[in-house]
Parts: sequence; C-alpha cells; structure tokens
Amino acid sequence: MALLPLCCGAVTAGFMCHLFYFRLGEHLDDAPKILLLSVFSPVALLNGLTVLGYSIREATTVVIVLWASFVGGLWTSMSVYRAWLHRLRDYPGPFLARISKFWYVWQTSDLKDYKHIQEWHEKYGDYVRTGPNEISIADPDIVEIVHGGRSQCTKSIWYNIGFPMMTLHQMRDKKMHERRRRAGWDQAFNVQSLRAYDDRVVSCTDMLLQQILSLAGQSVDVSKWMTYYTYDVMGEVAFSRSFDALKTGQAHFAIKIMHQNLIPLGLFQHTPWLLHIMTKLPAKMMPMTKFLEYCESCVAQRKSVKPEKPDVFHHLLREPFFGNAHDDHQLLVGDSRLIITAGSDTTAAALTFALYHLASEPALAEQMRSELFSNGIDSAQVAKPTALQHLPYLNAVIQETLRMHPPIPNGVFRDSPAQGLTCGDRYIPGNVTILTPTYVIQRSPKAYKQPDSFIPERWTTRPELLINRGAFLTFGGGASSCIGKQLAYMEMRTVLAKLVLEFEIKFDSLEDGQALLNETKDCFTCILAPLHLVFSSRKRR
Ligand code: HEM
Repeated sequence: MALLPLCCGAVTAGFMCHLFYFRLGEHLDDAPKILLLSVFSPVALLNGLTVLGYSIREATTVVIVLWASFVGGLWTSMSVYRAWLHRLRDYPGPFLARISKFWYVWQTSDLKDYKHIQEWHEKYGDYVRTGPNEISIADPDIVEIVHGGRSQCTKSIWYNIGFPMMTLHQMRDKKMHERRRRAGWDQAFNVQSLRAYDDRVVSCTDMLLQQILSLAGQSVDVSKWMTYYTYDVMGEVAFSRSFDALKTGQAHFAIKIMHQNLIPLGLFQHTPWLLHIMTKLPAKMMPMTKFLEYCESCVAQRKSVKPEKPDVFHHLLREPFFGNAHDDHQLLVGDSRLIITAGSDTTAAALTFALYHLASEPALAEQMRSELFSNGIDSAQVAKPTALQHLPYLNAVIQETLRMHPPIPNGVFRDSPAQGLTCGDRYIPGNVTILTPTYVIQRSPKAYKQPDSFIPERWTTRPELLINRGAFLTFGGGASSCIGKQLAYMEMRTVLAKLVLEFEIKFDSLEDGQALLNETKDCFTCILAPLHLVFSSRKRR
C-alpha cells in the first residue's frame, strides 16, 4: 500500500480537526467520546484492513503510520497556532504554558499553585499567559473589571468540574445562578438566619475551648483543631448534625475523604476535561463517591427530621428549584457537598493563619485583649457574637489575615465577554480565560503599601497603607461572591476573641510557622500543614 498519500491525508485531517473543531468552543462533554474514539478507531481500522486481506504486519504498519500522522498533524497545528498565532501571543509567560495546560499541571504538581503564579508574575509582570487560552492578571484594577457588579465576564469551564453533579457554585448561567441564590440560599444567610446560628457557633467554640484547655501547656496542632471546629460548625449550621470531630478529637471520615479528594482535584482542576473523563469511571473507582454517599446520607437524614431551630437546609428544602423530585434531590446533594467544602477548610485556614500571627507577635493578642476589656467584653460576653461585630482591632486582625493568606489563594477563573475587555491600556481578547490570582493581587505594591508586612492598622488608623481597597478579593466579588462571608467572620471573631481572653498563645519550642507558610497545599481550598502552638491559661497566672 502506498503510504505517502495516506500519510499526507492523515496529517491534513489532523490539521482540520484542530482548526475546525478543537480550536472552536468547549468540548468538555465530548471528552469521554473522544477518548473512546482515539482508542477504538485504530483497533477498528486494524480489523478492517485484515478483513480486506492485509497481513497483520502490513495492517499494523498502516495503522501506526496513519495514527502518528494524524496526531502529528493535530499537535503541529495546535502548537504552531497556540505559540505564534493565538490572540494571546503577545502576552509574556513561560513558553510551554502557551502550548499545553499539561505544562501548568506539571509545574504545579507540588500543589503550590499560588506560589508559582507569584514567581511568574515577578518574572513576567502583571499579565502572564498561563495556558493556551488563559491569562493571569495581577493588576489590582482587574478586580472590579472582572468581578464587579457590572462585569460581563462569565464563569469559565473550570466550573464544570464535578459534572453531572450540580451545585449553586457551579451554575455558569447567570440567570440560573441568580434564581438559585434567591431560592433558599439568600434566606439561609440573611441577618435574621445568621442570628439563629449564633448558639451553634458559640457551643462549638466552647467545645473547642474545653479541648484546648485540656491541652493547656502542651503542643497543639491548631491546623487540625481549627479544621475540626469549622467542620463541626458547618454540620450543625447546615444540617443540625455534628461531625463530632471536636468531641472525639478525631477527624470524621467525611473530613478524611474530603481531604483525600482535594489532592486529585488540586492536581487536575486545570485540565477539567480529564476530570470529566474520570466521572465516567465506575462509581467504585471514583474517589469522590464515598464523600457523595455521605452527602446523600446527610440530605436523607435531614429530610427526615425537624430541628428546633432553622438551619441552612430548612431554607433550601422549602424552595424546590427544578420542580422535579429527582433533580431537586441531586441539587441538594451537590449543595450539601458545596456547603461542607466551601465553609470548612476556608474558615479553618483563616483561623490558623490568624493564630500564626498572634503567636509570632504577642503584642497583637495584647492589643486585642485590651480592646475587648475596654468594651466590657469578657469570656461570657463573647457568647453573643454580635458584641464582637464592631470591634475595630479584632476585625482588622482578621481582615489583614485574610489579605495576606486568602484561603482560596490561587483565585477563580472567568471568561472575558465575546467583545473582549480593557484594563488600563491593555486589551484582553474575547472568550479568553482570566485568572485573578488573589494571593498575588493582595500582596501587590500597587494595592497595598508594605504588602508583605502584617499591619492590621491599615484597616483602622493607617488607611494611607491602602492604595486600592477594591483589590480585596478573598471572598470573590459580584453576584457569585461568598454567601457565607458573614458566617465565616462570626466564627473567626468568636474563636479568636475567646482564645486571646483565655490563653497566652506561643509557638511550640520546635515550631516557627515555616511549615504552615511553605508546605500548605493549594487544592483550590487549602490542606493546611501543621502548626504547633502552646496555649497557657491566663486564669492560672
Ligand atoms: C474565610 C472563609 C471563606 C472564604 C475565604 C470564602 C471564599 C469564597 C470565595 C472566593 C467564593 C467565590 C468562589 C467563586 O467565585 O468561584 C466563595 C463562594 C461561596 N462560599 Fe465562601 N468562603 C468562606 C467561607 C464560607 C462559609 C462559612 C460558607 C458557608 C456555607 C461559604 C459558602 C460559600 C458558597 C455557598 C459559595 C458559592 C456562592 C455562589 O456561587 O453564589 N463560604 N467563597
């Protein structure tokens, strides 16, 4: 058989495939079919050729040559286009990042994405091309443009991770998302509902205090205990059901599974099509299955009880969304996963980093104490979270922690509108994915003076240290911003106020906080490295 014409045909087909299919639009749903096609079409061709009378050797040679030519054509077309012809070609960045997202996955396989993004911004400037069709923008002015109320940007394909499971967070259609927020979610987090959660937050905080008191003078891994605390709060607030992590001093199996799942998510979140293929694996092979089964059980159990006080599910269950029982149930399972994951590891990270700063600089805790005392607040008063709402210094310590250590450090992805957008004198073409890297933006000298120093006063008495207030992106922005923000603040204020009133907080003798700062894993939310602190009761002094 004459191989040359076949070869040329296959190369051309590879080019066409890229130019008229892969280059245009999103193909996430097709990913499993494409994988199957690429495995089975060579086998079918081999079979066909042997049926036509070719020897196995000849047929295998033809198939290999055709396949290699097709893939070669496809990749050559993709690489040339992405490297030199793409609309983002003039934006600087690591060369291989422009060819394939696998390069990014490889570079960030240590799960320190935000640190790598920071290095690239230091090297290439505020605009860095981080993928074939993706740009990371660290200019603080981008925050309002991409996340502001009038932004025309949309959620990127990243939000399809986990499909077909649907959650409020994953809804990319703006109208649908807005409708879902109004159907239960807004009511579940309005001021009145938050007041109904006060008691549960306080009782979890008391349990945390008791456990820390029982460990007074010993080394306490606060990363672990803050995680137990925030998971217990979310269980209580969302489903009136505790994870009992504080009581047992053990990670509930849901916490363990969640953290195991975060690793593959952290690794492959940037190639959503690969994660989408994984969702087609048999349920038993899927790492997320056990966690979803747990979420399913939470929903089923919650439907069968009527708690004394309303919880988040009280509001969600009252508002059917799709109007058919199956889809509504599935949405509730998805949303229960969302509540647990969005509300727990995030707040735990914020609390742990705040405690790191309190242990590093005892003067911070001293100032917080004197503010609490001068407002007549002792430990019993903290039982009313509202009493802490307006304390400037306590809130400034929290705000500064959230600025320097955003619990979703790498930030979120949006697609530019079809007509593109401008930021200063820069034009970003349409339908391009934009990463707004929260950690980098919140340490930008264009937004904050002395950005790498922990100075709570920038939020109170030294506003001259704030250059661009709008650069604060820790809770996202616009219609999709964090709905649990006030609950998170309530938890942080209550725990930090109680801890500084009850204890002196110091590093364990072998601790310097470097593990927390450098070994924490960025998997969208964080898996915290240990932080060992010693709490000494102030009452015994
Ligand atoms: C310090 C703690 C927290 C931080 C830093 C944080 C951060 C964020 C961010 C950045 C987003 C936007 C994500 C995006 O645009 O893709 C978000 C969304 C969300 N957060 Fe939080 N969060 C925290 C605590 C909580 C808590 C306690 C809850 C309670 C359940 C919660 C529930 C949610 C939900 C449901 C969404 C999705 C909102 C939507 O899509 O409309 N978060 N959070």
